[in-house]
Amino acid sequence: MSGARPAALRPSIRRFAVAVDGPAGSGKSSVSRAAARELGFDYQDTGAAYRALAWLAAQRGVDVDLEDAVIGLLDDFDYEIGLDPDDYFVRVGRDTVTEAIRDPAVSAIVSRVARIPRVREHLTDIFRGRIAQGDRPGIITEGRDITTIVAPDAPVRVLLTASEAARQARRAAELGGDTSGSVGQQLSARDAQDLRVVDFMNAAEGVTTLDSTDLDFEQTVAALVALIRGVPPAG
Ligand SMILES: Nc1ncnc2c1ncn2[C@@H]1O[C@H](COP(=O)(O)OP(=O)(O)O)[C@@H](O)[C@H]1O
Ligand SMILES: Nc1ccn([C@@H]2O[C@H](COP(=O)(O)OP(=O)(O)O)[C@@H](O)[C@H]2O)c(=O)n1
Repeated sequence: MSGARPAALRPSIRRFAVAVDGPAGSGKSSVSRAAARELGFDYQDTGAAYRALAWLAAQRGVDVDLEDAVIGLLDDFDYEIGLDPDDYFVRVGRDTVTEAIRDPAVSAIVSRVARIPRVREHLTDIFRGRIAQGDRPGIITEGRDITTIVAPDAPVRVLLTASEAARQARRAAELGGDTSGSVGQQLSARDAQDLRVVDFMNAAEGVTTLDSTDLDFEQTVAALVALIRGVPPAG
């Protein structure tokens, strides 16, 4: 017999998955996105989903400390994210919230949304779906629990770190050179809250630590790309 087999009978080919975790300001988003661009991979920002849900809670006037009320938002949480590293956007329903979810008001409440187990399960299912399906040969997914919970089987798992001083300085520069110290304080407070839920400061077994404290941006991207290229695709 010849000819292509129907899609349903074809063995599923799983694309190459890369998992990146780390604290706020370590460079997860920018470094993962640049590495994905270089490799022709998709790039998945998972923090955006937690931020988008926090944004929706604020929009609807939902108190994020009321777990059931936040869980109630999941039923019609129509979340969309661009995985193309050159076409990044975040949408909730008809609203494009790419910028709005970076607002300090969202950063201030996102950890309270992210600590709810049912929320984490729901979003984890979405993340896994995106990892499994797509036209590009691989996908880099970054967040806090990707190496441990979302994609513990990924062939490349990296913990991206940088000293607290370096992370605060980078984030402050990104936000227009704020030198008051408040950006740093907010970053540390959010990390402390997030660490109650998942450990992203210590590499789990089999996870490679990439410390970017003394590397510039290009060197960090090159180091991540080298780690990924060092592992041949399965099959
Ligand atoms: N190795 C590095 N050296 C210098 N600046 C960096 C480095 N990695 C990231 N940055 C910059 O630090 C800022 C914060 O990075 P970001 O990717 O938003 O971190 P995260 O996603 O971990 O919060 C960005 O402006 C980014 O360009
Ligand atoms: N995998 C993830 C990703 C983000 N988050 C939550 O989402 C928030 C925003 O994540 P982010 O990656 O956008 O934060 P930054 O490190 O970019 O500032 C974090 O502070 C966590 O509360 C999470 O709980 N698990």
